[in-house]
Amino acid sequence: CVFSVEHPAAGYRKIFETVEELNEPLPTEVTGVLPSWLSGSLLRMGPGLFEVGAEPFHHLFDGQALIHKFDLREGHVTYHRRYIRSDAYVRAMAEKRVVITEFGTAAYPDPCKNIFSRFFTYFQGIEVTDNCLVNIYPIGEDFYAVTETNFITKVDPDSLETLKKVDLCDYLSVNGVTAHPHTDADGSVYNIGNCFGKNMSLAYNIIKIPPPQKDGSDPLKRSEVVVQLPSSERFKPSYVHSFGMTENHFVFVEQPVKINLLKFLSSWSLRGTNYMDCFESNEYIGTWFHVATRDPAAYLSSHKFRTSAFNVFHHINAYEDQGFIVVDLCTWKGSDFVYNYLYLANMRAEWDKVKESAMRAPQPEVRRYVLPLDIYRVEQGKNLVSLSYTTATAVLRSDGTVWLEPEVLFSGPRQAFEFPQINYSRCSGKNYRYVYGLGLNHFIPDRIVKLNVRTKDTRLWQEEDSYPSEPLFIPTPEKHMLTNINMPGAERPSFLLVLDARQMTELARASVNTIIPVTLHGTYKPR
Ligand SMILES: CCC[C@@H](CCO)COc1cccc([C@H](O)CCN)c1
Ligand SMILES: [Fe+2]
Repeated sequence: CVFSVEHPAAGYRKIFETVEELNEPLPTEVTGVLPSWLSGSLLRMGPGLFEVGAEPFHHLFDGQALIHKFDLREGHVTYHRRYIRSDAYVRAMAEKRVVITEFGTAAYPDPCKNIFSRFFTYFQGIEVTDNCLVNIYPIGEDFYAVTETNFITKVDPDSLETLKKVDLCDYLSVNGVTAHPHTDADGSVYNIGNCFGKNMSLAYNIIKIPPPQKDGSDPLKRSEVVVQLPSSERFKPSYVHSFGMTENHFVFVEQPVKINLLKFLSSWSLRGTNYMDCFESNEYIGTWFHVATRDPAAYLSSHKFRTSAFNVFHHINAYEDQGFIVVDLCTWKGSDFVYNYLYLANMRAEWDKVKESAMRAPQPEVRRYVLPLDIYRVEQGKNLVSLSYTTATAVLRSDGTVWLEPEVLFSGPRQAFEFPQINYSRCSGKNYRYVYGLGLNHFIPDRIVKLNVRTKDTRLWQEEDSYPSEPLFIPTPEKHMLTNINMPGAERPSFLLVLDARQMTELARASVNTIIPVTLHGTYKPR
């Protein structure tokens, strides 16, 4: 199917504009047949406030966190949204300026202070942001809105009220954790985060938050670091966005986009420094794969997997088969940081500029890597992968490292298959067949794609001047549903789209008379 749809009218600009929160849920107009048994809440996070007074936010990940909820019940749908009352938001509203430095926007010292106290604010550690615009997920009975720092925010999934700011440093030695945890069948939540440690013991810590206990105690109180993975560069750990987990292993892909700790941990330079200023690309190191066993949790230091440089944000799935770990990823070729192309000015540019910018960016590709677990007693130079159904290779080299080459599952020029979602409860960590994704056309979300990872067949849902969000898969007894929010251009309101996940055909849509700004990730809470 041809992808290169054009967007000359630049309708996508509308999803990067500030909106107001709602005081109570809006009704929606449902067309088509919404199955009566589809009952629950679609919860999603994204930026909603793109400037404070005259001070604009510059990056896609700076806008103040807005939580969205589509409530589905007996064929009816309502839509609600509220700003999260994070410290970043509350203090910005109180002072009518950007108070907390965000991912790509530095806050400036309080202009009301005198020159000396302003000068010294540059020498205090920066206040880490709690702007939880990235995802929302359950930990036990509680729901948390998150970014990737050490602050996570407990929210009420019905009223969308902000309940409590939680500092993970009170429970774990991590500087932050990803917005993409894994949840086990027993309800345990696993995650990975940078640990800049005391004696600069630089590493990546994999943490486990155990399932809730009958005594109702907070699972966070019983959380622990289960295994530590070494950083390939002593003072420059990689940026980590997600990781893989199979039945018996953790998989961490260490990308060549590094955090310069001397910049990040110092009191930030005199000029207003933000998080984006602390990243740098290592052009020589390539990409390393690390594997650890889960139980007992132990790092496999002898398994040194190497391959050429790519950015990776979203793991699709990983599973074990005949002594191999199969790892499916959404990659972007090269070591140039993809987030450099996600400034709001780029996302709001007119279409020709958007295309020009994407020409220079790393190219997206869905890839399958296969990691042999048994790398002993084999001769060097021979492909160790003996799985019949993949062309991915792994070759032991004279220095003891294993060089990986992928099988490409999907590739299109500046057409990314991103924000991948699977039937998680059924397929995560297991051999699977389908993955659903958001199609980025020169970074602009303009289609939903279903990919069969075994045949590489794709099915598409696309509509003119419609800008979808990440599709979420809803496993249900009768049918497998796929729901996502579409934000078409201003001339038509936004709508929730309910697709039949088999045929990718529309079952129903619930339209609402307001624009819904871009959302990043979310979760479905069955009733
Ligand atoms: C120098 C990078 C530090 C790491 C945290 C430490 O492990 C990332 O920090 C942020 C800070 C603000 C917003 C974000 C967003 O979550 C990004 C996009 N998902 C990440
Ligand atoms: Fe993500």
